[in-house]
Amino acid sequence: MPIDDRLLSELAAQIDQLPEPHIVLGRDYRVLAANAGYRRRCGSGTSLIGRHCYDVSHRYHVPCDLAGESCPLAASLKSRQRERVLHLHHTPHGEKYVNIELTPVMDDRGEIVAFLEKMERLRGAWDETGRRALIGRAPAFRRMLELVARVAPAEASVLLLGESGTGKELVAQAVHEASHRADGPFVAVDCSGLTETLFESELFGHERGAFTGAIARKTGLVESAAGGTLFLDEVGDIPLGIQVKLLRLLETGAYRRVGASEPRHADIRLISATHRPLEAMVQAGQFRQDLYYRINTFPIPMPPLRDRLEDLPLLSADLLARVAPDRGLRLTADALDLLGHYAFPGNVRELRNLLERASLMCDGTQIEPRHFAIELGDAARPDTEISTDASAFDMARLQRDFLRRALEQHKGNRRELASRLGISERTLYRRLRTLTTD
Ligand SMILES: Nc1ncnc2c1ncn2[C@@H]1O[C@H](COP(=O)(O)OP(=O)(O)OP(=O)(O)O)[C@@H](O)[C@H]1O
Repeated sequence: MPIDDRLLSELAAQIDQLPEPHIVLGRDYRVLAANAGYRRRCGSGTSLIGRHCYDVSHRYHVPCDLAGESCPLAASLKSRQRERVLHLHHTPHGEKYVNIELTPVMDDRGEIVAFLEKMERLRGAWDETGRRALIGRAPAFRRMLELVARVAPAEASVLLLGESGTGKELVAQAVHEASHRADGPFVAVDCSGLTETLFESELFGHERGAFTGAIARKTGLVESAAGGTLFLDEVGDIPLGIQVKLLRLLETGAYRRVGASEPRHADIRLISATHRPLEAMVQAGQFRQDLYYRINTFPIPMPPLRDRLEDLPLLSADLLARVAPDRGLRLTADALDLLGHYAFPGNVRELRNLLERASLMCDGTQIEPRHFAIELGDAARPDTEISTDASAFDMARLQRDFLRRALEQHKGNRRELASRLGISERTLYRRLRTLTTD
């Protein structure tokens, strides 16, 4: 059933009043009207009217659901209600993640005759061209982003669950930047490795004279995060004694500085992250059940890199440009293939370190398998055969050459060198000894 002209011109007039990009879409995926905001975002000079939405936004020749994307139009036709998805769109400014919201328009008889589509750009770390961009387009990564886009504008507590190096802090920042608190502070706290007393005074602050050595009043991180977002990384490591104080803060907004009698108030949104099995810790009595429920309102699983290896080309290009900004480094097809056979237990952080080391090994602009041989030689997945010629190299010799070169280039002390190479000081000394016996 096509839409009648009167209703269409009413809808067109309605979207013209709106600042955000909007279109009216027919049931056949054709654009029937576009407002100025939409034309600015997607126009690129040519007319949009009569074109298919999937062609305008994605350059596809078939609807999104036939091209591996979720299609809100198909979903809305079926559910007869508003549907929202996260899409990666082509725009005159490059590819951008956008929130698409589709509302069905019914005629007098309740037939869906058209859809109003609203396009919303995601702010901050979502911007693919931004410096701290979240890079990725693999299905597992997009499922995660979709959850992030849904929860960001709400006030719900978010729990990011994933291995080390999967980008939990980056995602926490993205939630903050896409939230109503974006203009407020984002305060990240590493909850591991602090004693209960120290942690309490870091988190809640202390009064002068609260304990030996407290020579001045100290503002806590909770106070610094007021009006914004508090990110608790490794939340599973919070001492039990502090857990109850944190719960009180989350439930009533009240907390006490160490040594103070008066309670203070802070309005914060909480994002927590952990790589530990919190549920099992609750069973074992190591984590309070009430706090677990409170922080786990909206859990988001973070995909490990090995589940989104199709993102390696994009991620590597971005990371290489960051670790060696002026060198124009590229991975050869063989080098990418080699990385594609690796399990990345340290996820994106490990990929970054690997690329940084390879960039030191490479004198030209093309990173080849041999530039990775040292790390991947003995750590590649045991169940896969590496089909590149990396295994044909003399690993021991390469390792020694690598170390010599790193020593020549490094100006700091041995501890810094070990940390730069991602190995322990003991391993560094052991390897240095092999240099002298060479
Ligand atoms: N999707 C991504 N796009 C670009 N860079 C990423 C992405 N994910 C992670 N990184 C980079 O990988 C590194 C590790 O990320 P981050 O510190 O956010 O991980 P994490 O999960 O918080 O780690 P940990 O649990 O060890 O604290 C950072 O340098 C970050 O910029």
